[in-house]
Parts: sequence; structure tokens; C-alpha cells
Amino acid sequence: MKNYDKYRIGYFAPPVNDYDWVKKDHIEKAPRWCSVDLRDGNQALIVPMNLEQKLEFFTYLCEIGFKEIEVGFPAASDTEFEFLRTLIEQDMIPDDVTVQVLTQSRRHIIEKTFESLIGAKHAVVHLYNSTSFAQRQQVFRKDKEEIIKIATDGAELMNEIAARYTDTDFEFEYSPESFTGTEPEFALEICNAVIDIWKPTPEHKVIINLPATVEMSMPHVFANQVEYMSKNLHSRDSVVLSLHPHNDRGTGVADAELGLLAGGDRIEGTLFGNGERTGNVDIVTLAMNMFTHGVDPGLDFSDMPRAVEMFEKFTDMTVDPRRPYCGSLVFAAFSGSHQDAIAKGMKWRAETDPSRWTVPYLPIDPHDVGRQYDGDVIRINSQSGKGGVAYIINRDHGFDIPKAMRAEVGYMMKGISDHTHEELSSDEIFDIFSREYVNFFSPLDITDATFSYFSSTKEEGENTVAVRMRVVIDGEVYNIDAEGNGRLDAVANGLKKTPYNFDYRFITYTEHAISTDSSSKAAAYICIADKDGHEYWGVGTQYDITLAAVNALVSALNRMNKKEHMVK
Ligand SMILES: CC(=O)SCCNC(=O)CCNC(=O)[C@H](O)C(C)(C)COP(=O)(O)OP(=O)(O)OC[C@H]1O[C@@H](n2cnc3c(N)ncnc32)[C@H](O)[C@@H]1OP(=O)(O)O
Ligand SMILES: CC(C)C(=O)C(=O)O
Repeated sequence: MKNYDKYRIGYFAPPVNDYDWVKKDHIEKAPRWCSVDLRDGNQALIVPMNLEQKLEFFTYLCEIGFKEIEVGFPAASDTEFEFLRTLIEQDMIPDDVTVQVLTQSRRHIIEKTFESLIGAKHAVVHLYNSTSFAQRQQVFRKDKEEIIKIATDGAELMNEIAARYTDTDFEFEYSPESFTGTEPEFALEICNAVIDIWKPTPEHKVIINLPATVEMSMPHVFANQVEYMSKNLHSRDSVVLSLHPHNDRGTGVADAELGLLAGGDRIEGTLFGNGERTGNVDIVTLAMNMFTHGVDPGLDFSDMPRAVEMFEKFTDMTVDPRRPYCGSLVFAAFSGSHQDAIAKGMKWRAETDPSRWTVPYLPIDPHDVGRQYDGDVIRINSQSGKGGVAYIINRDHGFDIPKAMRAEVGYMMKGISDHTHEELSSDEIFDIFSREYVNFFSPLDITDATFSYFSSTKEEGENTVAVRMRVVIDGEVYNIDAEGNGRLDAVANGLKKTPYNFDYRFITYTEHAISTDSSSKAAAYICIADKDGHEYWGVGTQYDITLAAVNALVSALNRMNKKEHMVK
């Protein structure tokens, strides 16, 4: 690809290279979460949300469990200002939720921001200015001292104004915006200068937020930068170290996770990663990643379809079908070997320890996020196998197809899907199965069969079963009496009394009650072979198991006839 030499690495490695975060292999507890959907997410929308939408979204974020919500940039527009005023004046902010607002480090903007907060019980005021090499050079055209002064002037002004609004419990936050393009030593210097002005205590901490404003490096470099800051910030025990990853390289979640290992205490992000350009870090994925490691994320995504619905409604954007934990296809297994393993894993779980989730190929139980096994997990197309087809027919329709029959049914279904180039639904699969195998009564039909038993209950005893049956073949009726050493043998002997030559060999038989049918029918499966050794399965159902077996035999014989092996 041309023009690659136009680009250079734009980040700066910290001065040390021995890091503790690499020694950790998992996140032990959930961070403090801060939703920035209503600010960073909103500022990136084609049409930012209106007041009503923001109010509804705010209520939903509280429902999910967010305790910190950056509600906007009140100095940006009337809508932003009005939104905050409405939340405060209509007492819509739950006591355990803190609203956060963003401000540039400019006097009139800071003043307007504080004005918007009058009457709030507690609030985070979030001050930022750009610190990166590129922004200092091109946007602000200021040296490091002048950039530090922007931050410290704003920090001092916040101290001064906050002292006038004593009814509100303020928490201050500072972001060296464009941190990832900033020399770490300089980011540290500016953050420490702000901390020294705010003079936090362990009881009244400040938030230092490290944004990957533009994600520029591999995640481990970001983690190194975070750890360097965490280990060198002034009054570390009085600082909440917050991270605000974006996703320009597609690794925002990795930045956040490694950043937490490296000392981050708090995450700013959005639902499904909405936000500037490629978005903010996706809090849903992050939270669910913790969940799958047995850590309570402190946010409730147990109704994920609703989360998707709300998100799409507020942002007018769509959630990708492959998006982790929430996309429409993330639980779907079309391929045969995956289906086989999932079906066996589900069975194992049911038989061993249903309280644990270890099913192969499914990192979480779909039920935990409000999804279903039916329709969501095992789905049939030309890549599917016998296990998946048998699983669906059993799960949804109660037919436990014998192992020896599964390959034939599986290949039939995948062949149909291959030709139509379409997925087969559970109902379509059952329809094909029923049409092909079950109670197949033409041209042969046995419309009545009454059995009398003269049998010993002992294995070695003599069994005689007599049958009186009405046989219809191609419209001709035959009333027949016959005997045999079992019911199927009696029926087979009876069929020999018709003018037709039923030339077949019995291979196998199984039966069971149909588990999902409330009318408690039975299903019987019979396999016969013709004189050339070709095998034919037939399935019969009836309330009476004996008659189900007769129906299975009739179905198998008719399927054999279909292949022109039943000759007169
Ligand atoms: C990475 C982020 O997401 S940061 C947040 C970004 N979000 C937004 O910008 C959304 C809301 N913003 C707005 O509505 C507007 O930008 C406002 C109302 C805040 C300010 O509007 P305006 O004053 O008209 O203009 P604008 O934002 O372009 O201001 C640029 C000026 O502010 C300066 N500036 C920009 N950011 C900051 C900052 N954080 N602190 C101090 N000065 C800043 C610029 O250097 C420039 O100065 P100049 O006029 O001397 O050249
Ligand atoms: C204001 C800051 C935190 C920001 O949104 C960013 O840098 O992405």
C-alpha cells in the first residue's frame, strides 16, 4: 500500500520499562464506571439527542446501575444546559447517582458550567485541556509552561467558584486531553500541578482521567503509560485514576483492561462503544468480560435485547450482529462440530453441575443476558451436522432420533439448505422430517390393527401375538388375520398374505414417549433393509406404543416403495 511512509509513531513511551501490570492475569474487581453516553457519545451523533431523549436515556442508564454519568457539556448549547437544569429542578437524579459535566479551561465556560449545577446535591466538574505534542504545536501554538498555565488557571478558578456554591458537594476531575500523544513526563507534570492546586485528601479525592483521546499505540504501551502515571502522581491515595479509552485501532477494550491492571480505578465509556470516530470504549463488553471471569461488574445487562433496543432508539445507530455479548449472531452455531460440542456440553451441564457454565463455544449462558437457546444458539444451514439437527428436533419437537438415523436426517437437512441457500428454521426442519419419515401412509396403509396376546412373561416362554388388521394398498382393501412371535412379526406375516411381495429385512427398532407433546403420544423408529442391503427408516406416532410401532413399519415400507423396491 502506498503512502505508509507518510506516518510515524505519534506516542511516547514512559521512561521506565519494568511494569507490574504484566504480572497480573485478571481483573479482580469492577472499576467505578462512568457513562459518557450523554456527552462524548452525544457529541459524536449526526443529530445530537434532544431533551426528551437525553432524559429517557439518563433514566435508563440509572436503571442499568450507573452511579456516575457525564450528562453533558452545559456550556455548549441551550439543550445541554436545559437538560441539566431539568434533571436538577425536577429532582430526577437519584441520591446515589452523581452527575458529571465537562468544561474547557476557559473562564466564561467554567462559570457557565457551575451555574448549570446550582441545586445539585453532588457533582463532578470535569476540566480538560489538550496536552499532546501535536496540539501544543499546531492548535494552541504554546510551549509547555503556557499549556500548564491553561490547566492551573482553570483548576484555581474551580476552587474559587466552588467555594461560592456550598450547597453542592463537588468532586473535581482533570483530563490531560490527547494524553496518548503527550510525553508521559509532561502529562505527569501537568496532572501533578493540578493536583497540587486542588489538594485532595483520601476523604475528598480528585479524579485524574487519562484519555486515549485518539488510540495511537498497542494496548500494552497504553498500560505502561498508565502505570507510570499511577506510580508517580502526587497524593496517589487521594486520587481516583480514571481511564477514557477511544477505539481508533479497534483495541479500546484491551486498553481499558490492561489499563485497569496497570492501576486504573475508574472507566469512562459508553454503551456499545458509541462515541467520536470509532467510538469510546464499549462498557457492555468490558463489564461482560468481567462477568465471564466470575466478577460482578456492578452493572445489569441481564436484559441485553432491551439495552440494544434502547441504544438504537436513542442514537439511531445499529448494533453489529457480531458485537460481543449482544449481537444477533453471537450465540449462533451453524457449523456441525460446534453444534455437536454445544449439544453435548449442555447435556453434560444438565447431568453434572447446572450451577456452573462450561459449555464449549459459548462463553456465556445466553439466558444470563436475556437470550434464548431456541432460535439463538443451534441454527441449521449447509454447514450444520447431524448432532445439531437431532438436537433441534428433540428440543423443540420431542423426537429423540436414534443415533443410527441421525446422519441420514442431518445430511438431508444440510442438502436442502445447500440447494436453497437458506437457513432452515426449527419448524421447517420438523416439517421436512415429518413429511419424509413420520406416519407415511401411502400407498400402503394399515387402518385397523387389533392384537391379542398369548404370551408367557418369561423370556424362554412361547410368545404368540395374533393380529386382525385392515390393510389398504393402492385403494384395495385386505382384511387379514395373522400371527407372529411379537406384534411386528404378526403384522409382517399379515402383510405377506397380501398379493404384494414385501421383500425386506428388519434391522432395528426403538421407541419413546414424545417429551414435549402434552397429549403424551409415543414415537417409534424402525429401520429395514431391502434385498440389496439399502436401509430405510420409518417413524410412527400414536397414543398407543404398539400402534406407533405399526405406523413406523408402514412408513419404512412406503419409503422403501418410493425407491421402487416394493414389488408386486
Ligand atoms: C476530546 C473531547 O471530546 S473534548 C470535548 C469536545 N466537545 C465539544 O467540543 C462539544 C461542545 N463544544 C462546544 O459547544 C464549543 O466548542 C464551546 C461552546 C465549548 C466553545 O465554543 P467556541 O468558543 O465557539 O469555540 P471552540 O470550541 O472552537 O474554541 C476554540 C478555542 O478554545 C480553545 N480551547 C479549546 N479547548 C480548550 C480547552 N480545553 N481549554 C481552554 N481552551 C480551549 C482553543 O485553543 C481555541 O482558542 P482560540 O479561540 O484562541 O483559537
Ligand atoms: C474530554 C476528554 C476526556 C475526552 O473526551 C477525550 O479525550 O476523549
